[in-house]
Amino acid sequence: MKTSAHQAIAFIGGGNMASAVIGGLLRQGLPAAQIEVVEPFAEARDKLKAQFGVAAHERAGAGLQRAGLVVWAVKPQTFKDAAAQVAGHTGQALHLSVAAGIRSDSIAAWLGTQRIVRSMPNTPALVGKGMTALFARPGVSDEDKAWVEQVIATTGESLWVDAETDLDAVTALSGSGPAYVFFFLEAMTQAGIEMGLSREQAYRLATGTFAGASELARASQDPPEVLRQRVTSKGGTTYAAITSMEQAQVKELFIRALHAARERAKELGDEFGG
Ligand SMILES: NC(=O)C1=CN([C@@H]2O[C@H](COP(=O)(O)OP(=O)(O)OC[C@H]3O[C@@H](n4cnc5c(N)ncnc54)[C@H](OP(=O)(O)O)[C@@H]3O)[C@@H](O)[C@H]2O)C=CC1
Ligand SMILES: O=C(O)[C@@H]1CCC=N1
Repeated sequence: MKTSAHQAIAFIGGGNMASAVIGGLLRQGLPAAQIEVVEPFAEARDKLKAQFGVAAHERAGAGLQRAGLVVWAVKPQTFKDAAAQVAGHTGQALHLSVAAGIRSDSIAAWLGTQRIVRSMPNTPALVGKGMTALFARPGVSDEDKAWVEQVIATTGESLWVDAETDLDAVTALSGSGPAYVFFFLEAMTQAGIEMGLSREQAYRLATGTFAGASELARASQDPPEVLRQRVTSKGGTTYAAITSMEQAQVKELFIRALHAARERAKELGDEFGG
């Protein structure tokens, strides 16, 4: 991790995603003094100071000049306004956006630089198990790309996409994805309770099953349908459950839901990227 004074890292927006990345950086040994945050919400600033010991300012100031990397972790709806406030305060920094939908053309126009990497992380970054996709605007150097990889590695895994439009699909799949998993966890836990288990028992069984099945899928050479078939004994319980889901077209509905998420990512870019 680069730690020289001119390579400090600034975060614009100090909410959920900023906290996930800041937590990862500190765990990897970046000194808190190398990080500063611009966050207008006083309660969020207090939380950042208490949790991480980083400096948090209400608005952009001269301190941002020393940041080699500026991480944009504001909502898509507020990115343009935040850019207008911050643009004049950053030096020749590399910019990393985590915002859904907002295209690098818009960011380049707002900030007057081409040195931009867009990313789509997810909240498991909070526990170092994030999955992030990255897109570099043409002209971003290999050194800058390596730096971004190093920063994101503190929160989990990453991969690069060649087409910026792919980030909308990534947003629908892995950016929003933890919410789908939590949705299934809610359903499995509720079913367990309805069938007589305690909430604690049901939740522990459900979360352990997700974690174990994901590990198994990653360790296996076989595709998920084969792994599923191995669970599905002929005439058994899994068959009864999967048949019920197939009759209700759960898979088709689920796929449709992800398409809706991707459409929304595109809309966010159109609506708030102007
Ligand atoms: N949450 C998730 O799972 C993921 C989120 N993202 C993306 O990350 C970005 C941030 O999301 P998330 O962290 O969840 O959102 P949060 O609302 O938790 O954080 C955004 C923060 O930015 C602050 N803010 C608003 N205006 C400004 C400004 N002008 N300057 C500086 N800070 C400002 C907000 O303050 P206030 O509340 O006062 O407005 C808020 O605290 C979004 O663009 C989202 O698309 C990407 C992947 C996953
Ligand atoms: O729901 C959203 O818009 C953001 C982007 C991906 C996850 N959360």
